[in-house]
Amino acid sequence: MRVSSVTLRNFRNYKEESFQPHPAVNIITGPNAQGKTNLLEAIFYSLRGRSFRAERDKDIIRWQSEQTILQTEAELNSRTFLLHWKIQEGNKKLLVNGAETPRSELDYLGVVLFCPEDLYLIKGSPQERRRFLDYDVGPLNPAYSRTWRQYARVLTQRNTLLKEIRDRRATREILEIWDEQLYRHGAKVIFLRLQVLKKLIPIARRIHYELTRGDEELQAKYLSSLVLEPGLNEEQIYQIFAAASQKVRNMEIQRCQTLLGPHRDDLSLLINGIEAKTFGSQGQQRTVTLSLKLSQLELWFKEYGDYPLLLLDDVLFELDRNRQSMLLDRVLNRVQTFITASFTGGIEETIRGAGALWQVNAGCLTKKEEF
Ligand SMILES: Nc1ncnc2c1ncn2[C@@H]1O[C@H](COP(=O)(O)OP(=O)(O)OP(=O)(O)O)[C@@H](O)[C@H]1O
Repeated sequence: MRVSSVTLRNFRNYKEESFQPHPAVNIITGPNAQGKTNLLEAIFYSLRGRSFRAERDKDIIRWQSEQTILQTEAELNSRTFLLHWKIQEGNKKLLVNGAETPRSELDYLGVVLFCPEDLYLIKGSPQERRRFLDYDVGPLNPAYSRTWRQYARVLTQRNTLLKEIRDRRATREILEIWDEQLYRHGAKVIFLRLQVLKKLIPIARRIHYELTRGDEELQAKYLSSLVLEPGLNEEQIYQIFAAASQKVRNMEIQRCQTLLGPHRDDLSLLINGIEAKTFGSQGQQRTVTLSLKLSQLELWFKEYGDYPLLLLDDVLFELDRNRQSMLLDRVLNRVQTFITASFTGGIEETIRGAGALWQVNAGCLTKKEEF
């Protein structure tokens, strides 16, 4: 996939800006706080319907403005999609080629983001790794996002009901209706995560081995709140979930919380058999993250026959020279890539013939060079 045009109106510090990215590598440079990350955020928002850093849509609307307009032209398998977003506080609307479309239907437009916060994927709380499972890994199966949303909805309603039962405003019988849905959607979420990880992790292992020139072996283990043997099918996970849930029922009512299920699961990442979270150096953790991100690109290509977009926000120059060039080798002429950096470190030389250099100053973008 590639993006051929982006227009921003009242997005963060951009009043009105339009640009036609290079189909290969786009380096976006400029001093601090000028709008480099904002530009990546706008591209990501167009394709995902959410920001990767703002909690609320309100934050992306330019100060003193009523609404943001984002218009992006994306090309996928010789088809052109014109995505038009109108974003107001508490209200947003998407038109795809002129027809109103729910944002959940954008999952086929692939985008992989690597930003400094991604390091928390390794060293942060289990919640960070679940975000990775839900937003990065899951969508590599077309059924995942819908199932996960259904599970999240049931979970919220069930937790409310647990509180009502504890406060004697509802009876335990009503819980059974929600339980059946919780186990069904929950088992599917776990099953799909395991299915995707089974394909993704071998690719990440190979990439990690190459990036570290054979020094490090990467392993990943899915840590479930349920006791799961390898190779279970969805129905078997359902049965295990149902049986385990019965046993913690009283405690769940006491705490008003659903204690078991995919919302409690985690992913353990190991380098040469040792936990990367606790023992990995900053550089090792960054390389693990890079291996995972690059494996997403490869698996997306395998599953859908096309590479997603790659957004690298302030991370390229945190990698050593060797990893920088291995990364660029992998994406050049295959993956449309957007790189933000306050200095370019001479990488124009490496990507000569396959990119453009853009300069951002106070929300204005100019093309400096095409090479
Ligand atoms: N809603 C908004 N309206 C107007 N300006 C905003 C809004 N949100 C953020 N900004 C401004 O955008 C600028 C930050 O932009 P951005 O994060 O893209 O910087 P950057 O160029 O990536 O900087 P760095 O190199 O430090 O990472 C800040 O000056 C901030 O005040």
